[in-house]
Amino acid sequence: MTGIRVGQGFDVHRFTSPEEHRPLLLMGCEIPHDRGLVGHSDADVMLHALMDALLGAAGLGDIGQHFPDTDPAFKGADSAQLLQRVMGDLAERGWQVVNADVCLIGERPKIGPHRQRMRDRVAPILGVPSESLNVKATTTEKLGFTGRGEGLAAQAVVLIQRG
Ligand SMILES: Nc1ccn([C@@H]2O[C@H](COP(=O)(O)O)[C@@H](O)[C@H]2O)c(=O)n1
Ligand SMILES: C[C@@]1(CO)OP(=O)(O)OP(=O)(O)OC[C@H]1O
Repeated sequence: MTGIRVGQGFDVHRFTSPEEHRPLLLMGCEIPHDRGLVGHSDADVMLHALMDALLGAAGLGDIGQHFPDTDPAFKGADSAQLLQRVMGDLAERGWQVVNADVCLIGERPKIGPHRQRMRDRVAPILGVPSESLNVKATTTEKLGFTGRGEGLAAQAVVLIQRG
């Protein structure tokens, strides 16, 4: 079957306590920050939203189905490697990414200085030029759990095509 499909993803991870010293990974890049994110995997909230968008577009469920957080195999998992596996699943079915748009939701860290590095890291995994992977961020004007700095959220939208 030929065609184009759209998918969306959303994820949330809580910040570690300041004592925990876990690295903060966003879009496969280590981002200097005083806290990391809590997760069974490396807790890369932006890549998790992106994977869910890809799986959703292809009608393949969600990341919890593919990489259960009860499975010790995924403890500390590198989300960039999980993304490679998701891309393999899509490629097997003939899907290619057209473009993707990923939004970080939180007050800090500011992504401005890291935006291009994030695009350059993830675009090759998606098989697109970095211009086809947009990375953006918004605060929630200090409202809610992201506004209080308790964690980060991310949203992603992707378009895929085949045939
Ligand atoms: N974590 C963040 C949040 C925001 N930005 C940049 O700031 C701009 C303004 O954010 P508002 O929530 O006030 O609209 C936003 O468009 C981003 O460019 C950021 O870099 N990192
Ligand atoms: C990728 C996984 C693997 O345990 O990562 P987690 O860090 O548990 O993150 P979450 O977004 O809660 O669920 C997705 C999981 O499948």
